[in-house]
Amino acid sequence: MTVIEMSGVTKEYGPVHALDGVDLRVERGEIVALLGPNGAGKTTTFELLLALARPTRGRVEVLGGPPSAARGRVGAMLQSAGLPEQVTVRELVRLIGRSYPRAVPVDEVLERVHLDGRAGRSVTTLSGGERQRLLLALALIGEPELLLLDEPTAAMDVVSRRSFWAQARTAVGHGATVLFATHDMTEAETVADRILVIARGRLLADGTPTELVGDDDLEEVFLALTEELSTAHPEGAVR
Ligand SMILES: Nc1ncnc2c1ncn2[C@@H]1O[C@H](COP(=O)(O)OP(=O)(O)OP(=O)(O)O)[C@@H](O)[C@H]1O
Repeated sequence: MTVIEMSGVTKEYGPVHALDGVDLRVERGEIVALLGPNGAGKTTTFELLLALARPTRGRVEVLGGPPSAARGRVGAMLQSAGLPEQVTVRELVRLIGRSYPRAVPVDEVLERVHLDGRAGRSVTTLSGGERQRLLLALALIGEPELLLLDEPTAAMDVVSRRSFWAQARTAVGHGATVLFATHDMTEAETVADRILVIARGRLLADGTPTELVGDDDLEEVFLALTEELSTAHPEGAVR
């Protein structure tokens, strides 16, 4: 089953083409990395998939229909996510869980992200990595069929990063599909079944880590692809 389908998608903000004719598909159960430099269009892709923005042109489908109809079946961690103060971890997870028809029990979701020992703590006292795991718990609480993670491990050390992906994999074991954005080549290569390289709003490559890298190094492949685009289109995504 196709979980994400984008065809001919362009998103313009005035003269800026945040996305420029993007075609992509993600199938059920895949873990897909979206790799791209700053301003490539990664966050814009998530915003379109979450119905937080509409494409200027083209078609976006999530779980077989318009993104707005899929909202309750999608869990997300966005870079812009803020957390309220004055609440405990347990209170916040319980509160968000109430908006889903089939929420995972609070203690179970906290255990899944290894925050069971922090349930009674105020969210303001969490470390950067714990905060990210709390955001993952909030993304998982509705037992989503699709997880959209925008640079979810940006603030994490190696140990937290590994444990984070172990949790995300458990979620996939429950049937979910994952699309995540990252700047980290090693993370893309080790975590993802498939890597999409995006720059200046265009999809430059789509393949398994082995298909993309071969005997080369992913960083070299990535730099070659993005430099090729800069040479071909020095004006960038601004028209
Ligand atoms: N609301 C907006 N108004 C105007 N321009 C925007 C808006 N949102 C995004 N853009 C522009 O669209 C382009 C793509 O931005 P986007 O945030 O999708 O990139 P990104 O790949 O997520 O970057 P980063 O890795 O830095 O987070 C950038 O040039 C950005 O400045």
